[in-house]
Amino acid sequence: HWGYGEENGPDAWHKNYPIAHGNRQSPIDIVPEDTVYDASLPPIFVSYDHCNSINICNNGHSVTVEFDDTDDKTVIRAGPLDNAYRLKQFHFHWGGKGSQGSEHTVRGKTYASELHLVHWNADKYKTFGEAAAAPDGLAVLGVFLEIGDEHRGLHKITDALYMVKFKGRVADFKGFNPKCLLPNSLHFWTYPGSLTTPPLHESVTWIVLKEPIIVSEKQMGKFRMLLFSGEEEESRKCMENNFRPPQPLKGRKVLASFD
Ligand SMILES: COc1cc(C[n+]2ccc3cc(OS(N)(=O)=O)ccc3c2)cc(OC)c1OC
Ligand SMILES: [Zn+2]
Repeated sequence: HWGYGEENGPDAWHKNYPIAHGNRQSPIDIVPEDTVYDASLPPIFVSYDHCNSINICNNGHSVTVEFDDTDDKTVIRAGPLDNAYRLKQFHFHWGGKGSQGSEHTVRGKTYASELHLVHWNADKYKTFGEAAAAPDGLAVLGVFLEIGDEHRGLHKITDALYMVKFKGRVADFKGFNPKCLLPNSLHFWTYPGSLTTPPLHESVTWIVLKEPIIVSEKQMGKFRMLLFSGEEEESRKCMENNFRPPQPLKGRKVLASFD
């Protein structure tokens, strides 16, 4: 099964998922001076007010918080999007001790972690799975996490991680609103890309926020107490470095919402 180890890591994914060598793979290295400022790009509109998280889960690759996506309560719209995209889940990618960890990089700079808020085009498709296979099916909002002071909003998440230490664990996690995880500025870069884990579908409109949020090393350390492995497995591997490195741009244009 795919993972982030020597044998089953990102360089091996193409064997079972040949699209890994496709023309719109993610993540990418964002080079600000090569991006195109598009003054006609409206700001993104995040309406997470009637937000209701359901549970928190360790799926063996990351820790995800799932949402009830049965109606248009929690959506993002505008920006590069032609429809309202419904929040399905969010999750994180992070590194080992204070090193790399983000998936997207900015002129080669890596951040300690990257938050992905995964949304699907419920105006055009009936289910997440159907949307995940369509070129305009998904929109993922990426937020960089930088080490500094502790982040008050992140506490609720890091305090719940002990409940999902092992792969396959799910725990109730109601009433969390991810709006508190967004930075002050919604200035973004956007480009056509893919899921960054198998099945690597090329169905994602990426919206990467320029401004990182600041979290403490102590908070990041709690993510590293999670395990890739299940409770019954004898090999206990800390969940860390669960990021895919940048992929070839292959002629894609990256638009900037700010000058
Ligand atoms: C709920 O149904 C699905 C869940 C999932 C779970 N899933 C798998 C991989 C993912 C990779 C993601 O990549 S990322 N890191 O770019 O955000 C985001 C959400 C994901 C969600 C995948 C599916 O098909 C692709 C599903 O439809 C059958
Ligand atoms: Zn992700």
